[in-house]
Amino acid sequence: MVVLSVPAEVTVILLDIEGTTTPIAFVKDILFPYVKENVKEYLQTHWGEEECQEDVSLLRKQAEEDSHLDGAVPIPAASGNGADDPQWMIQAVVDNVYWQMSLDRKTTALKQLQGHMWRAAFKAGHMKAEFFEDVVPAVRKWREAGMKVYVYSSGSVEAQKLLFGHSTEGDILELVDGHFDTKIGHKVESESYRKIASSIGCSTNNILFLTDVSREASAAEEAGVHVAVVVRPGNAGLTDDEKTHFSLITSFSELYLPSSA
Ligand SMILES: CSCCC(=O)C(=O)COP(=O)(O)O
Ligand SMILES: [Mg+2]
Repeated sequence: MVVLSVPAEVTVILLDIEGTTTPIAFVKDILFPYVKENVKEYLQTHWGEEECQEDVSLLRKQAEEDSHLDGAVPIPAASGNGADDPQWMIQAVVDNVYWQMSLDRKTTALKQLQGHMWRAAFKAGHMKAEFFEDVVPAVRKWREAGMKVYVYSSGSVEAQKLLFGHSTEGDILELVDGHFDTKIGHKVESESYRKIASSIGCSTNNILFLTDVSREASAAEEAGVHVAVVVRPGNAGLTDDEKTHFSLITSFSELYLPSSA
């Protein structure tokens, strides 16, 4: 078995979700289709609720920022006099969500709505999050060795907690010391990793970030974070340069913590 030694200065392990702890297929074949199939009905049912209107406002703001992009779908502003046809407005939001999802965009607005939609499905027991079998045993071992374990995903913090709280391994939320999402910044921007370190109260070189996406790994590395790229079944391939440049692991069990020897 390949073994990757974790540098002694590392005290925090920061985990990506999709393609790292969890199969991409779970996200692409279960989570995302659930949103596409149910978004219209969800908006029709919850339209009058404050949370839903906040989600729509955020999506509208994002749509304004996206207006210069090819194929962008606008969400008209509400007139405020109650004369708007909700069905017309709902269809604009649905079309915008479909457009964003067709590009796998990671905007906070889209992720917030998705998280709110998944909540009902997880809480009703209709969905359970999948984790690779090496994840839970390894995380337990790291924590026993004194490591802190955080999650950084484009999925909203609320959605992350749903996944860890309703998984095929049971409720494993207690294994995570904290969560970060795109509210702290995008995963391909190195400043996000500096902010995460400062929020945790450590230096960037105290963190080891595990991700499947080389652009995220590069951004973290630029901030001084240690990285390993996780190669899982179904993940996008890496270029030869990426394979040479990054430390690669195919299972969390390949990480060796000197402190746990
Ligand atoms: C709570 S994760 C849901 C999956 C998701 O929406 C997503 O965008 C995954 O992104 P990641 O940063 O975990 O690769
Ligand atoms: Mg990922």
